[in-house]
Amino acid sequence: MTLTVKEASIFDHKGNRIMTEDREITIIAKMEDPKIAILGNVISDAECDELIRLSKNRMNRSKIGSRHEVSNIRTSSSTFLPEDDITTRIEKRLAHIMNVPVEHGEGLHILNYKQGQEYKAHYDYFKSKVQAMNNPRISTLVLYLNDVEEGGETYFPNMNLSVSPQKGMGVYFEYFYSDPVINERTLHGGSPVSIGEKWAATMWVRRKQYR
Ligand SMILES: O=C(O)CCC(=O)C(=O)O
Ligand SMILES: [Fe+2]
Repeated sequence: MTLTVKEASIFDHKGNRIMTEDREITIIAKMEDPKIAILGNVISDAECDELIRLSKNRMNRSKIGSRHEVSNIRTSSSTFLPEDDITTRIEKRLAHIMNVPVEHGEGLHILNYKQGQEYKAHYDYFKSKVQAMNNPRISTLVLYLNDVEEGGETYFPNMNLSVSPQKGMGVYFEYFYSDPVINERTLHGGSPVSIGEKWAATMWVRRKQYR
């Protein structure tokens, strides 16, 4: 008999719903190894619009890696939003969904992809041993702030999975498995937007306090 030991997950929700302090989130789909969950009703239309409005004049060409380089891997523009009422409220809600203290989150990172822009397949966890040892990233929640006419899916090439952006929905995944092969399945990207534009917000979470 083979014994399969289930690895720990921090996404600890049963049933179809997650009740947070101020909103009821729906679990639309879920898979294991790695844990990936598609979530509905994460934020309201008004919150989406407000996050976009707050970001519009702050967007800069996205960078990658610890040396913050401009690269064709990631052609979007982005910004980290400062703390205010709305970001604090949403970060608190996301921390509840992700089952981590809010101080472990890196803050709301807003992304904008114009037509043709993309984020090629990548891992969210750190490659550098030092960073990975000190305070690794363990999970991600990508929120969609608008409906994209065509393209802009979040895709997981090793899982043959692709999530279409829809305003207010999100995709959660985690990657602190002891088996590196499972972590590598979280390879993902944002496919090029073919018609329209895409607004998204990413929350990356660390193992230990970050802020
Ligand atoms: O835009 C997307 O769908 C994915 C974004 C992403 O992978 C990230 O922000 O780390
Ligand atoms: Fe990512």
